[in-house]
Amino acid sequence: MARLRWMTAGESHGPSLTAIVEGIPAGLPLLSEDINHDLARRQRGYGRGGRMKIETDRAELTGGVRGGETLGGPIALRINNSDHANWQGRMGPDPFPAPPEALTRPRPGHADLAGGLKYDRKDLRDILERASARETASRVAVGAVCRKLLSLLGIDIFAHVVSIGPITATLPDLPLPDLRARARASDLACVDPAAEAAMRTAIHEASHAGDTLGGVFEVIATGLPPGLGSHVQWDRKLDGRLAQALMSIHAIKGVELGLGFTAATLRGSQVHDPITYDPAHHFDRPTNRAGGLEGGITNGMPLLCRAAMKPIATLKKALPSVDVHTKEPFDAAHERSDICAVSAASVVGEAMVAITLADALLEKFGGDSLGELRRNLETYRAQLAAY
Ligand SMILES: Cc1cc2nc3c(=O)[nH]c(=O)nc-3n(C[C@H](O)[C@H](O)[C@H](O)COP(=O)(O)O)c2cc1C
Ligand SMILES: C=C(O[C@@H]1CC(C(=O)O)=C[C@@H](OP(=O)(O)O)[C@H]1O)C(=O)O
Repeated sequence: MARLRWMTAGESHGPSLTAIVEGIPAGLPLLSEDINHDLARRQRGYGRGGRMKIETDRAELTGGVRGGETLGGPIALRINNSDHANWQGRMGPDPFPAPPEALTRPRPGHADLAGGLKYDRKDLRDILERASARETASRVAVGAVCRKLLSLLGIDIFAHVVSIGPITATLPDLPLPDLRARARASDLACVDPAAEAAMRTAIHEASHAGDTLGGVFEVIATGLPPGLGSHVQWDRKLDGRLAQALMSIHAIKGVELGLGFTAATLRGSQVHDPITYDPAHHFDRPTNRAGGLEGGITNGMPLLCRAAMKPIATLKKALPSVDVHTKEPFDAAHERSDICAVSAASVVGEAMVAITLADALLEKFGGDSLGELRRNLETYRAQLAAY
């Protein structure tokens, strides 16, 4: 049973984005700065389009927080769309003074045509406004609240970009804090400087060719107790919940946990993690090929999730498409667009993992206040130590 409920609303060029999250215990210290830091990281990345120069995303907490601490009720927040000022007469809830020009040329790979058919909208802007990944700013804000809760319980999450197009980074053998510092210092959230340089070149070349690029990012979570999620019912399995959370991010087309697809190419002895025991470290694993999950339950090892993002759908050198009004072939409409947004998506991935883990943690340990949650977790840790 999900303990955390959350929802977002708002269009890409509407006045603002809104998010509500319910289930965060009372007494969590929370400032809008805790959220703004992650919002700024989501805006970074070589290959992003002109929109990111217009926006400076900041969260305004409008409910559920008093004097810098959560109250236990729903937390509401708002993020302004600065670009809305440039869309007067074309966006917003009130009737328009004059009908705006309809967008009738669907872009292959975006939600335009599928959404237009489903919702019976002839101006495809009615679809793309909500389909836009602008919505991921709200997710990152909700994720930042969850991340704050998790961090106070010793759980840490970070993401890095593994590949852009054909360029793959090598993960240096460094402790996690050093990897995080490298990812944070990199404009592409990449921990391998040589690969990052090649990624920039690949993005630059794709842009010049009127094309776009995707890639893969990895999210790592440490400090998780064993026992989050459950094997007993399909919708309680944490692997399934993480996959859904990551797959729901715009343009994500594949999710791997641990070895993922590679596991299918190897023998069992090369895939499964031996179990060891010593009184000091208790149960341990010399390897973590399962990525911290067995049976849909965390096993105490770091969680390793990867997500594959397809190339951006809006191409300068547009693919063939058909005008939904005239039914004539047209080159798909090109508006301003990102060329590559994998590093931004990696920040969204962190948020989705944080939300899923906070939900699983609250489900297991409950608690209406941070103190109660903490006590419940400590009691459980004592139970594990005595096992
Ligand atoms: C951070 C981020 C930025 C994105 N920027 C763009 C963009 O500028 N142009 C575009 O066509 N698609 C962009 N996308 C992808 C589209 O939102 C996505 O392809 C579209 O909503 C259709 O959904 P689907 O690809 O999951 O089927 C972006 C995705 C993410 C995660
Ligand atoms: C606005 C954001 O991303 C947008 C996602 C997006 C899409 O089609 O998904 C299209 C672009 O929007 P615009 O047409 O306004 O340039 C991106 O900029 C954002 O990430 O905050």
